[in-house]
Amino acid sequence: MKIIADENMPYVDALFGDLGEIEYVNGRTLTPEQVSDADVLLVRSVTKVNAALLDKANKLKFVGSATIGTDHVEVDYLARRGIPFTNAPGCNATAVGEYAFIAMLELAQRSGESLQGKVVGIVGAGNTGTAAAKCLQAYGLQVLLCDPVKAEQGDKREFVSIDTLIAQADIISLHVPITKDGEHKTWYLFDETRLNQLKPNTWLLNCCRGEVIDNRALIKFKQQRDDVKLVLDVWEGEPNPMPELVALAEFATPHIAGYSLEGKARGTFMLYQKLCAVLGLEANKSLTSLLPIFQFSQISAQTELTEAQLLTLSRLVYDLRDDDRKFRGCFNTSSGFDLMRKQHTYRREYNAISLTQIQSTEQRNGINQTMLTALGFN
Ligand SMILES: NC(=O)c1ccc[n+]([C@@H]2O[C@H](COP(=O)([O-])OP(=O)(O)OC[C@H]3O[C@@H](n4cnc5c(N)ncnc54)[C@H](O)[C@@H]3O)[C@@H](O)[C@H]2O)c1
Ligand SMILES: O=C(O)[C@H](O)[C@H](O)COP(=O)(O)O
Repeated sequence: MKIIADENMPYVDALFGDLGEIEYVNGRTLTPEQVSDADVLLVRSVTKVNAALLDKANKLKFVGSATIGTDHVEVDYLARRGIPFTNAPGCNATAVGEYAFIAMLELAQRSGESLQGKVVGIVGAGNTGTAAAKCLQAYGLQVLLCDPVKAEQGDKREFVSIDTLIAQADIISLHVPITKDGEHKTWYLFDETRLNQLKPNTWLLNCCRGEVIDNRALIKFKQQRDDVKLVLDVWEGEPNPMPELVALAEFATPHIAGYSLEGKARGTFMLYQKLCAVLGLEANKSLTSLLPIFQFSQISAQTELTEAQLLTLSRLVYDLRDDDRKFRGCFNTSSGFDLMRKQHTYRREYNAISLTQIQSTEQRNGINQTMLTALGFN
């Protein structure tokens, strides 16, 4: 069996090595010829999976995308051809949630404010939005959720309209899929009009898809509104973001909000499980055995923590400042954006750290073990 896999998908050898011969490819430049004799195709978000790519792939039995988003895949085409397809919903939700939370801690420290007391609006309350809300609520913040689709589907959580969210939130974090049609389409959800409605000093984070914000309108807006702070992980025109916009963002990264080792491993593992099911095989490999040991896996804290100390702890699993610095140095070079993504193999999730021995001898109203466990630490 011939398995074609994106070279940036980790753990493919360990999980798929027994199932067939693996050929690694550059997902962004994949051609119809390269996939013409494939039995299995494993992609990431940079590969357009459509008739143009697959019409000659007559042996194809399975397509998997180790992503939550499916905007790069023509699922109707695969269904018409009877080719089983799976994506990996939820695989990187914790990573995106923690990215958003850590970015907020970083912004708070950089602007000399406390994150405590802020109201955070989450647009899109699916896997990643809910994961972000979980961290924020664990930290005691008020969270407003906007998700008209979930509301219509009968989700029992409390939702607000996008207008209410914009009017009330100090921080807005975007977690919607990119959709171009329908009542709730998200293409340019934040256009010039919406941007102009942002409250003074709003922090705006985009960890979903670049085109959810009109990037040109955002440049114009931000040039007049220095009070607004931006954290941008996704961009219109990837892998070539607009340099003016990178310069205007407080933190800028190359679409790696979901790139914890745990998130990547979960994504590949979900495809492995699904392919085994399609082939009628037992999926007998284990996910945890894939992950390397983390050098800070055991930490003792002697007192409750301050917000600054929580940020120090968070930087052990993910130092956003490093990625921001690296990104500014490389995004404008040929392949810089993609190379940084390819080499991104160092980030962990909170649950890689076991925190022990928080001994509160006095009540300090700081960050205690209960809060840290709710945030995701072991
Ligand atoms: N930056 C990254 O590394 C990264 C990682 C994971 C996901 N993503 C992107 O983030 C998107 C969201 O991921 P997810 O796992 O949370 O997906 P999800 O499908 O679980 O959740 C998306 C939510 O958005 C809601 N929604 C749709 N249209 C909306 C609208 N107009 N207003 C408000 N809510 C709306 C949906 O009802 C759904 O609940 C993905 O589609 C993907 O494009 C990016
Ligand atoms: O949709 C997703 O799951 C994310 O955008 C994903 O993390 C993108 O990463 P890629 O597939 O491009 O490696």
